[in-house]
Amino acid sequence: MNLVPGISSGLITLIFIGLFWVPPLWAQDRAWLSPEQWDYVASRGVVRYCADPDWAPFEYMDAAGEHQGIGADLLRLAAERVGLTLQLHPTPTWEASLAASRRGDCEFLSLLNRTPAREAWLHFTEPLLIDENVIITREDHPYVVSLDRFDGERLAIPAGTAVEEWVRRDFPRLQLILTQTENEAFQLVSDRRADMTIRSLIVAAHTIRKDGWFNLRISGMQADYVNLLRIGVRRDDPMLHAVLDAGVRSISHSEREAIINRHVNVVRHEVEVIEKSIFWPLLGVLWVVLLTSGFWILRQRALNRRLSQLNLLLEKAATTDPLTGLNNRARLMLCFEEDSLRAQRSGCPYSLALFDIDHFKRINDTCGHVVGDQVLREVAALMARNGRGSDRLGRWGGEEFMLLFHDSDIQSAMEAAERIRADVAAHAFSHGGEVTLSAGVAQWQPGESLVRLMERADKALYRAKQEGRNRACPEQGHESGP
Ligand SMILES: Nc1nc2c(ncn2[C@@H]2O[C@H](COP(=O)(O)OP(=O)(O)OP(=O)(O)O)[C@@H](O)[C@H]2O)c(=O)[nH]1
Repeated sequence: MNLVPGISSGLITLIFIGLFWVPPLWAQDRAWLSPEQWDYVASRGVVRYCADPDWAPFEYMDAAGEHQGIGADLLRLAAERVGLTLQLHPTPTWEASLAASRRGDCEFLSLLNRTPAREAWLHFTEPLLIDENVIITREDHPYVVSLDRFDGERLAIPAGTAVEEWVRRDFPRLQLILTQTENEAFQLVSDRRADMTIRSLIVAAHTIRKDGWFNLRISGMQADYVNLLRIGVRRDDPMLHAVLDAGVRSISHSEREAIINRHVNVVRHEVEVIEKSIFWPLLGVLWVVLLTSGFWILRQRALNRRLSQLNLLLEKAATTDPLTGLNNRARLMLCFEEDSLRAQRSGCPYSLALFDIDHFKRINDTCGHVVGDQVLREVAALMARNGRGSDRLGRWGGEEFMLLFHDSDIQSAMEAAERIRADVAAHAFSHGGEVTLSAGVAQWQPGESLVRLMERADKALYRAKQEGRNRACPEQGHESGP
């Protein structure tokens, strides 16, 4: 065999791979923005923005006046992806930041919830950060599956927050104790003057560790109470909004998690350093003091064990539905963000199915909530055994489940939904009764948000209910499907 032709054909192969492999990688980076948007970025000078100077660990100003925190790091990453140069317009308070944004002193606000009042002058990006609100109790309190079950329990909560509004609306039977600060709410629960509080998962993790509330724990979460924190861009610059939105969409789920973990874990190391500095001087004194230091070591170990448990619990609580063990709503939202970005790049179809248990209220009313919970767990297990490994399954809330299908158009998503429906209908449930599901299926359109996609799936689900339940219906325009 001739060696030279072998080498030259190898070289040709390498050049071929180089030509066809490198450009797509380069093109991928550029793909965040359209050519028109890149031109805008190139001609755009420094962009001024305002932030909350005192909202750790989300965002805050450090001693040097630098913008720090989870939101600050996510914003820097988004801006870097789309080539924007940012400059903080410093303000003393959050109210001052809002006022500066209204006046036009800064072009956007870095991290805030969307509200109708703010929409008057701001245009919001997709969420930069999604954070659940969790229920915090003392360690000896049982896990909380739903606040529905409580009558007269004392809930401590900072006054004027969105959560206060939601709880007043949804759980009027709870007894509210309003506090001035986050810490006061934790103190009341710790001292048994309140039974529970509801706070943001990330702020709770930060505060519990920083201030050492080691007799408190996260006992559950309220599925609908989610903070969707976004960038708010002044409405007079729509191109800046589009560019920042592309930057936000470019951040993957794992990049977000890494940034969150970096900030929540910093506090843990500080605790260890402080405890060690107390421990070593104690070694040099009398035996009584040695005993004391022994006690300190044991206490230190117990605290660290508790911190590790808390870490694990937080990680699980952030992504899992406590009743069924499936992905929770926040996790499904992040999965959608990541999957739709991938589908946008690959051009592969992507679909969603919403499932709802038929007449579930009757099961609760006739057999009780414990049986109702068991039915939810059995349905979840049946759905999990039918899904493909690449699909994302979760509990959206109540008796509603969601499945996100990779590389699937509406026909194949309908087939999968129908398979699950038939499996559930044929299953012998442990309570002895019949359980059926209705489903609505819709195919994602490039650029579409989860809210829009769900609207179409929800309409199809409504049709499935109207047409007699125990069936899967495709979105409008695909009725003649499989
Ligand atoms: N056991 C239990 N019940 C729940 C849970 N979450 C929501 N529910 C109940 O689910 C029921 C939902 O009832 P509806 O929305 O009226 O719907 P449905 O009875 O399924 O009727 P259709 O959807 O029209 O077929 C309510 O009674 C809720 O209290 C839960 O975690 N456990």
